[in-house]
Amino acid sequence: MFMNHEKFNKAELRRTLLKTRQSMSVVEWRQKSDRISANLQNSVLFHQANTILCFFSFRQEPDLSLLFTNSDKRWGFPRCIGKSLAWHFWQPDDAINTGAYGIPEPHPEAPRIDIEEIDLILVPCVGCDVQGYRLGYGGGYYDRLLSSPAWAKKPTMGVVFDFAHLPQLPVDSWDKPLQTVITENG
Ligand SMILES: Nc1nc2c(c(=O)[nH]1)N(C=O)[C@@H](CNc1ccc(C(=O)N[C@@H](CCC(=O)O)C(=O)O)cc1)CN2
Ligand SMILES: Nc1ncnc2c1ncn2[C@@H]1O[C@H](COP(=O)(O)OP(=O)(O)OP(=O)(O)O)[C@@H](O)[C@H]1O
Repeated sequence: MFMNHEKFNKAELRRTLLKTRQSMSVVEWRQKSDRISANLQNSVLFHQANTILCFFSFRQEPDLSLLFTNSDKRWGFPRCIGKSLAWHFWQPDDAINTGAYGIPEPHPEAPRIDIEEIDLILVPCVGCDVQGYRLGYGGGYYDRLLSSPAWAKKPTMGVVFDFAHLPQLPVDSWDKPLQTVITENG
């Protein structure tokens, strides 16, 4: 039987990386998340950005919520609609719903974001390599989003803990590298 070794590798790596991430203590997760937030705040891309797309931490992803109170920025978060993502403005006092996969998301009626407004996309990663190739949960949401020409021009930054910042990941034909990667170490 034909076997896609690439896919097999991705699935196995995903499992291993998720297990390692979930095994972090809450204290370690908090400290590393806060160091990522600090590094982000010191980055040129962050400084230059007005509207930033981000994510609500899920399955012990880096939690950047310290930054969301920065009212100099406008923050956008995704809702999963079928196979695509819809982006809405959100600020700290706004409602948070539970969406597909149990991921927190903005209210469906929260104002939508126009693509022209977006200055920076912070991309959640299960793993990321030094070239910027990304491993996600396997839904292909960001692959599809970033494959359209208007989105492909936007600055992207993968957000990942250092243990999951790897020398190399398996790459599929549709994978496009992220422009930069940020970890607790820089
Ligand atoms: N915080 C956060 N929000 C996000 C993402 C993310 O990575 N992080 N996404 C980034 O895309 C989207 C959600 N993508 C997801 C895709 C798949 C699964 C999931 O649970 N998949 C199944 C297996 C699927 C398969 O392998 O076919 C699973 O893991 O059990 C969860 C979220 C949108 N919102
Ligand atoms: N540009 C694209 N157009 C259509 N389908 C795509 C595209 N990119 C990816 N896909 C589909 O999405 C599926 C998942 O891709 P992949 O395993 O790379 O997801 P991922 O990056 O890990 O997931 P996610 O972005 O949800 O975190 C692939 O099997 C592929 O069929």
